[in-house]
Amino acid sequence: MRAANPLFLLDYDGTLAPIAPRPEEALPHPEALEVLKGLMARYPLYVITGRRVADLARLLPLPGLPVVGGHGLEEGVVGGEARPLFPVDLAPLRPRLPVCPGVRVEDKGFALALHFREAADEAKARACLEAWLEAQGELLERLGLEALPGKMVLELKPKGVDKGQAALRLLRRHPGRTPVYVGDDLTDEAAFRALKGLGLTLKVGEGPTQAGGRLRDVEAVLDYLKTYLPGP
Ligand SMILES: O=P(O)(O)OC[C@H]1O[C@H](O[C@H]2O[C@H](CO)[C@@H](O)[C@H](O)[C@H]2O)[C@H](O)[C@@H](O)[C@@H]1O
Repeated sequence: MRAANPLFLLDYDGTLAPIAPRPEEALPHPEALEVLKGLMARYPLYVITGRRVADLARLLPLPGLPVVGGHGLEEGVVGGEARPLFPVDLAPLRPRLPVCPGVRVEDKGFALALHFREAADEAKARACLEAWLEAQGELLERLGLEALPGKMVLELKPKGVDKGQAALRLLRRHPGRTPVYVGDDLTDEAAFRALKGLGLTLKVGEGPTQAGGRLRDVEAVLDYLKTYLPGP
């Protein structure tokens, strides 16, 4: 499956970089930088990630690479400033963060990611987080926050902002282009749903999905993207 006039919308973790135990260890596939450079020179391309734009500047040091961060909460380019798109105040929540065994908090400023990949007992960590969510329900509601599940993570972020909305916003910016959205996580499902009938959507890895097609792993993502580049 190839689009004739593509607009690339690519997730980062699990798509351009294999999943790693800790967020800071998730380095891009060795071919990712070259492939992205080649695509950027020919087509519009955005990385749509749950991470901060600033994180991507470290992981994908390609000046001018457009990035939508925080599942749609901010936008920027590598080497430039990130522009927040939705106001959020997490300050009242910070003194009440969960204390659960094996849970690590990633504070992104506009969202909090509660990671439990390193928990010795996953079920216990999940139960502890669920109980905490229940206890903080009123505060989360007052702050306009919701919990978004991802791979071994629960993210607290402003309600109603998702990658589907972000993908449609970008598509409007590039009329006549066919979106090619590639992602691996639950958080990419909003984009798969939003782009139904509008372009190509590819899920990386196993699991139920609303995407139209599937790629086995990060290696297969790079092989697929290379089909849009001139041969060696
Ligand atoms: O939208 P993405 O680019 O897929 O980002 C989603 C989240 O990715 C990061 O967490 C995930 O990847 C980590 C590294 O492989 C892994 O350790 C963790 O279990 C995953 O949930 C990142 O830390 C989050 O901020 C992103 O929202």
